[in-house]
Amino acid sequence: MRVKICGIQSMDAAQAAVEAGADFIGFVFAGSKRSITPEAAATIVNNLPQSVKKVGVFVNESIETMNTIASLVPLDYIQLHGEESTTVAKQLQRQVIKAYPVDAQQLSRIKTYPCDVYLLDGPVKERPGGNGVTFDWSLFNRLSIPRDKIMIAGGLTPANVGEAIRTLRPYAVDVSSGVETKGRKDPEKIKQFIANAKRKDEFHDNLHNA
Ligand SMILES: O=C(O)c1ccccc1N[C@@H]1O[C@H](COP(=O)(O)O)[C@@H](O)[C@H]1O
Repeated sequence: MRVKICGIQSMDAAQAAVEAGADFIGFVFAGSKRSITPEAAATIVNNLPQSVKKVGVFVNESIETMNTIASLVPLDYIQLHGEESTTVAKQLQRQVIKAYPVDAQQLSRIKTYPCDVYLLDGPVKERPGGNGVTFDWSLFNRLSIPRDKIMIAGGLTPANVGEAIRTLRPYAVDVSSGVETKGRKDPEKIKQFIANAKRKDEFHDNLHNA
């Protein structure tokens, strides 16, 4: 199972995630208590292995700004967490993760999009993302997007990530607030989250041996 740890703001948090086995590290370049400057993100990225994919999170940002920051940091993926059109996605110079809030009333908004990964997040609250709110997992089966490209987010924690994986069988899982203590990334929670997500349990063994 691939894991993304999002909202990284310090070298310590990035290193804790990498040492615990994170596959993706996310930086928020949008109005948020977790936002980071492109320069600070670049300093962190400079000290990380290339094998860990770097993701920039944007909300309704201009194409030019996203491509500029992607080159500067540099980023592997651009995560679109607003209402970006397909035209925007097609002009980005990186792989694209498109985030959708999963809401029973607006399921039809989640449709085929020119992206490499679909990120299913909790419903929008006061912020477009990073609210620590799970979506109704039972809605998952009503979606007609490619299963092998789905990353699950929204209110995941070390305690519920195993159940999310067994229930939804996604390509990857993503977390921000669930690995924080008092608003800061917590190395112990990061370690627990990744261990639980990657644990070879009965479900994974059965899947592997099928
Ligand atoms: O984390 C933020 O502050 C944020 C701000 C703007 C857009 C997205 C943001 N975070 C993303 O939200 C999801 C879920 O986070 P959580 O685990 O429920 O806290 C995750 O993809 C973050 O990348």
